[in-house]
Amino acid sequence: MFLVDWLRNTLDLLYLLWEDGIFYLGLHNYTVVDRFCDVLASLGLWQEAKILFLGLENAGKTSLLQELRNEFIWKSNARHAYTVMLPLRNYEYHPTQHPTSEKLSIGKMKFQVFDLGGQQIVRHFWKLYSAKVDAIVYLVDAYDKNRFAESKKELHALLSDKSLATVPFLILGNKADIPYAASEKELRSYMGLSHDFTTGKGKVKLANSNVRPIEIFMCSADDNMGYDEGIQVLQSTWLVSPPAP
Ligand SMILES: Nc1nc2c(ncn2[C@@H]2O[C@H](COP(=O)(O)OP(=O)(O)OP(=O)(O)O)[C@@H](O)[C@H]2O)c(=O)[nH]1
Ligand SMILES: [Mg+2]
Repeated sequence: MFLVDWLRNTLDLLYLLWEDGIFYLGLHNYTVVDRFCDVLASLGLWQEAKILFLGLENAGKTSLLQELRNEFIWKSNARHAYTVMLPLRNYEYHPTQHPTSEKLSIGKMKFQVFDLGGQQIVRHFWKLYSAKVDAIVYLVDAYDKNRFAESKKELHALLSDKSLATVPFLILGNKADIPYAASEKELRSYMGLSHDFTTGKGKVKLANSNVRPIEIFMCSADDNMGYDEGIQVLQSTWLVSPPAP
């Protein structure tokens, strides 16, 4: 019986996925999704949160969402830990031309995510979709230093938008896997996000305060890493209990 369970569980861990002309051989775990949810939970977002994924083109929004989606699809059956995604062919960059949205749910948490595309020509969608938004995940390509100024300009325009004044921001320095990508310290400096500007990675209690959470983490959608630092702290200090059903 033990052997049967062990075999079933092990087979559950492996999957082969064909998407956008790419074969993925996957070994699942809960890390990225769980951490993502932890971050969102730490921002006080529990039910049907509307989340925009924004940032310049090529920052990795669609890649990160794909990573999350794959795990969500799978997770309905899964009981295990550790994810390794092995794309059998490199993912080619296809700019997002039209806004896409989908509902993802996990445990008690449901959210609707919007991938709006980052090319100049589609950035007007950002404003159109920002009504009643619960959080913004803003991605920056940490390797593309030539574009930090432009990314900073767009980010600060969003941060100073009065209609988004209370909306939490999760800023992700993506592509941290590439050698010579900016470190968190460099990114903070380039993006004008001093420690005073962000909200302390859990060291400052924000629950029931009127302070809008703004946090920055380094991550890699490709390597399935990031979010680690500070998450535990965030959870223990920021966590807002989900409303009673
Ligand atoms: N090395 C590395 N490459 C990445 C990472 N995330 C995304 N990429 C690559 O960056 C390119 C752009 O990724 P996308 O996810 O399409 O970028 P996007 O932000 O959706 O771009 P737009 O749709 O134009 O706004 C692709 O070639 C990805 O494979 C990462 O974490 N590390
Ligand atoms: Mg895209």
